[in-house]
Amino acid sequence: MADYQMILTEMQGRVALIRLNRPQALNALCDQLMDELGQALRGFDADPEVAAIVITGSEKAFAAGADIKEMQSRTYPAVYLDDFIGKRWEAVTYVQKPVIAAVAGYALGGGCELAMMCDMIIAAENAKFGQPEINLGVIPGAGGTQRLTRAIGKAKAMDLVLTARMMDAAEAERSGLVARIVPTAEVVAEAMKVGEKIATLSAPAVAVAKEAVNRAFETTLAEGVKFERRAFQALFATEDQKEGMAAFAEKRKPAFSNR
Ligand SMILES: CC(C)(O)CC(=O)SCCNC(=O)CCNC(=O)[C@H](O)C(C)(C)COP(=O)(O)OP(=O)(O)OC[C@H]1O[C@@H](n2cnc3c(N)ncnc32)[C@H](O)[C@@H]1OP(=O)(O)O
Repeated sequence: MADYQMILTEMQGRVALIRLNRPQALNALCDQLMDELGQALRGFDADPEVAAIVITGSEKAFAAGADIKEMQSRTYPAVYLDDFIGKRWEAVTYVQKPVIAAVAGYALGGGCELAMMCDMIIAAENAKFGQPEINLGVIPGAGGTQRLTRAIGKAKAMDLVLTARMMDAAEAERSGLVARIVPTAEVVAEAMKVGEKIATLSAPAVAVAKEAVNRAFETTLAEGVKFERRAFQALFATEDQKEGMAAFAEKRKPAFSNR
């Protein structure tokens, strides 16, 4: 176990910033880093002062994938019994608050998969996305074949997964993988700005909105629309719905209480 923190965290207003901090290995996602990330995510999710979370890496690499050197000698029984990739990696998918990936440089293999587990990807102009696991004699193991295909469609997902080709930021935006592209030096600031905007809104409405959009990936259209309608109706039980609509009618800014 390395004797330094592999993630750094800070708060800016009500937005938590998590920076992957293993630059010498291009933020390769080893067990220690993923454990620290999971712990930070659970802490921020439970903290009522936090409205949104941003995950970023360095200018050169968001993350160059799972740590190949750490996993290369693992055996089938070990990875099976440890459910390797499963529990340790999925922490971000259990977070109720919005999680934004601010991606500069390489987001490869598990790095791309981690970004795709987030709710939104903001890409720097120098970002490069790919699932090059085929070069290593394996396939993506943290949702890459599934989330990438849902995000960019079968044709491009097959192209990336079968050939290990990388996609630049412009292609990733055209393909629907990323929400916005910004100059590389501004990617974290832009993601923090998105988080700050979210922090001004009603926390229950934000959480329900995130859940409803994510439901689109898990269910049929009919079930998803029914879920959305019930969730929409349920928000009429919040004080924030009364405040938001009163503020509109009275031509003033809403003051949400998150209740
Ligand atoms: C999660 C799963 C299940 O889906 C599995 C995976 O994620 S498997 C990993 C998929 N990712 C890759 O295959 C990418 C591997 N990295 C590269 O191809 C290159 O490093 C690069 C193209 C991203 C950058 O190349 P370059 O600029 O030439 O830098 P390097 O000298 O190659 O790297 C610097 C330093 O970082 C170490 N490194 C990079 N990636 C990893 C990694 N995934 N695991 C472990 N270590 C990594 C690299 O070995 C270098 O360290 P030193 O050898 O110099 O100590």
